[in-house]
Amino acid sequence: MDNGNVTPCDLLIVRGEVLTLDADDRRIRDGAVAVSDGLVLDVGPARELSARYRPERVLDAGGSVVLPGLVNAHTHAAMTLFRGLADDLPLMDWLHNHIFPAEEKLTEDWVYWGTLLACAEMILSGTTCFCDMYLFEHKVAQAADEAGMRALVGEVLYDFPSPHYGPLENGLRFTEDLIAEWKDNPLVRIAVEPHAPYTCSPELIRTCFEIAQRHDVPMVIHLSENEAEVAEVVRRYGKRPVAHLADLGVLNDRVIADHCVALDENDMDLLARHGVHVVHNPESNLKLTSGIAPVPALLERGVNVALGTDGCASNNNLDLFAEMDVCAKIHKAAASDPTVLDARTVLSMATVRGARALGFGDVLGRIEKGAAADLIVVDFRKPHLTPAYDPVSHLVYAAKGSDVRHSVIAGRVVMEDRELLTLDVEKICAEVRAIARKVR
Ligand SMILES: CSC[C@H]1O[C@@H](n2cnc3c(O)ncnc32)[C@H](O)[C@@H]1O
Ligand SMILES: [Zn+2]
Repeated sequence: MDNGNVTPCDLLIVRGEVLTLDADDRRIRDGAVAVSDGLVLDVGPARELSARYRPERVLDAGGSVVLPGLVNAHTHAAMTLFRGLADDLPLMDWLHNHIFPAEEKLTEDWVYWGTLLACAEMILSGTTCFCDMYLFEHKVAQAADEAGMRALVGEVLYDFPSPHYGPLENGLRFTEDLIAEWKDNPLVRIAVEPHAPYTCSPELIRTCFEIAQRHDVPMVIHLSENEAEVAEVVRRYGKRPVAHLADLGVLNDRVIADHCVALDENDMDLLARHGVHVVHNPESNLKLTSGIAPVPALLERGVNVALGTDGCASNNNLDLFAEMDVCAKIHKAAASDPTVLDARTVLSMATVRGARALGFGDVLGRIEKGAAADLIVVDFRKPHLTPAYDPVSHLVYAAKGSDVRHSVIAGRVVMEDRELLTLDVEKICAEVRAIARKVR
């Protein structure tokens, strides 16, 4: 407190309707959030906080809703480069005959520009934190850091030589070097990321898990994405993919399993028993006709299910608002039950559950004193958001990414009135267009 009982702060977001999404789940009309040193200092009625704090900067949120930033818990950011390159194909055809050949040309420069483009698209649509798996991940880490985004990133590891690091031993060494290099970064963290049980030997998956345990970092893996994967893993190992990993001893609460579409009852029990986090990617699963993940059954068992877009080549965007809408609706249709996956549950998948999966659960996903100041402001002064009885309903069923007005990550304003403050979007688009000419 200074002399006049007024406390200085870095930022005050005022006049918005604040959804705290914390244990109290408060909805503060004409609310405010005070931010200092990257953290939420206070949240409450705007009149009280305006009297209590002297901010260096004010963000107006009039007519808007303030909520925790969205978490894209599974993507391949640089695949923005391949958006629309190969559509309307099943997973294995898409991957082996179109995406893998295009990726043979990948360079670190391409990954850098493709990831910057993804960061621009994510910030513009309300995502403040993402989990990435791809190649040349040092450039993904660099791009996320430059964009001012929070991220968990990791180099993809598989049995065959990679277009980035060549033989696998180099990839394992590269991952450990990345972990050391980014250890003290406040925004970017590193994970160990074996691609999938059908591209990684049991020895490789065990080695990845051992590295993740030793460095106390997450392990990310594609798991049971479709029935073809299950059949292949059963053919090779005599077990379904989840049971295969359980028998390898590599399932626990540091594991983030992407997709988990083709699951039986035993698979779901195993995921729940071992505390594995599941990331659901409904749009990608629909587009590649992988199927519909049994999300309601996983949630019933207490599994933490987060939401992701997957890469842009199988979605084809990074807009989590669109993903929430599809997520809420497909499960109602699949269950013939409109009460399944209500809007609040789906919003939690895109916020606090995503944060928990990525290991940021202690600081992200809610607006309360001491939480990280990762916040978005969504403009409700739009015809398609009028009237607004319930903001959570609109966020899931009516809002679009383009309704996001401001974005703050770790207390830094990265977008104000839809202007990106950390990225030169014209230059990024020009660079990506030039790369696309070579992809073709
Ligand atoms: C993800 S980096 C490694 C490798 O995986 C490919 N990939 C992209 N999307 C998927 C998916 O949905 N399932 C499996 N593999 C995928 C990507 O193109 C990279 O080559
Ligand atoms: Zn994926």
